[in-house]
Amino acid sequence: MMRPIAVSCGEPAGIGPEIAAGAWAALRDTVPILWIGDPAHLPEGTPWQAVASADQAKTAAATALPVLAQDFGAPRRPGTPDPAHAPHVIAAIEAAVRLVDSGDCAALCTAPIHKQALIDGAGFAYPGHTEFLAHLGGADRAVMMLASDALRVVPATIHIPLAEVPQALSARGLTDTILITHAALIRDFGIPAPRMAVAGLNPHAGEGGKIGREEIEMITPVLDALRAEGLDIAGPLSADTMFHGAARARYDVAIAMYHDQALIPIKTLAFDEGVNVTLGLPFIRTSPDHGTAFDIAGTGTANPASMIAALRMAARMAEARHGR
Ligand SMILES: NC(=O)C1=CN([C@@H]2O[C@H](COP(=O)(O)OP(=O)(O)OC[C@H]3O[C@@H](n4cnc5c(N)ncnc54)[C@H](O)[C@@H]3O)[C@@H](O)[C@H]2O)C=CC1
Ligand SMILES: NCC(=O)COP(=O)(O)O
Repeated sequence: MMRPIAVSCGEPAGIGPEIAAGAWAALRDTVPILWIGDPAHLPEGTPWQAVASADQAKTAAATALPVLAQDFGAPRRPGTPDPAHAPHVIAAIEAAVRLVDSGDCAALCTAPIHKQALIDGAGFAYPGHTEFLAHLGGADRAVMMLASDALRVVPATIHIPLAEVPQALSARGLTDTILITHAALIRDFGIPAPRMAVAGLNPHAGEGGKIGREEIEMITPVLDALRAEGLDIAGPLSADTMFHGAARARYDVAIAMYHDQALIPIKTLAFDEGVNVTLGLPFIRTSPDHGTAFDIAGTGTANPASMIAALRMAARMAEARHGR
């Protein structure tokens, strides 16, 4: 059996512990996982086993959720984050990264964090996992991709205020985002000649400069330069008409200019099975596409499907890269 996937617990007040337990039950015979967190936060009745190493997790996984136990010092209160948990949530991510860095685990899959809870509780200095993992992995730039059978999307800017998007977009940043995405589609998704589609920033991709000039001044020159290097890229396209079925059939990935332009279409089409993948890291990282879902935490109704899809995708990527 393959090496385990390290799973960081995420925000204990959210649905992370529940979807990890659900995913373990669904995948116990196919994808071993090693959950890093406080076992007291797991749903009551979850069969779990403390393990000291990834090797032990491989053998334990068939009968119990293997846990690298951390004492968070306080119980979980579903829906209400405890500031005292915040440093432990961050430490769990760091521990998971050490396990993939060392090669003991094949990949990392993160359960959702609550950004505000980590900022308030621990002064977390990153907008999300993506940037934190880039820091831990020593990557200059990490790229967020949300992937499903229906659609793959990449936002060129991520967690910044909408008003800052035009200034944050740059030729260098967009070029890097496209090149990192292109390389990942070949390496991790088995697409030898990726077809890429790039959205404009403005309505109607700027309408020839009448509704904004970013397309003319920055996006089109970047795409032209990359086409000259042989990349198959369409755009800049009107974002409102590039996500219907016939349009999606023409590309393997859509690059969007900002978070919601990318994530609204995929969460509308594939909320239950969408996977968040970080590209450009020295290790494999996936995550469910959803967040902490405080409104349903502790009710037993959280759907583990996206977590299961994230673990399956991490396993497939690990097999493609390392053969196990
Ligand atoms: N990878 C990560 O760490 C992510 C973290 N977040 C964080 O999550 C927090 C909450 O974000 P929201 O925008 O409220 O999105 P959310 O995804 O947590 O919740 C949106 C709605 O979807 C439902 N939902 C989400 N996952 C579900 C599941 N597995 N089964 C059943 N229903 C589910 C929730 O109950 C809620 O009604 C924020 O702090 C955000 O930053 C959001 C996305 C990803
Ligand atoms: N909206 C996606 C999201 O919040 C995931 O961010 P990250 O924690 O994976 O960087």
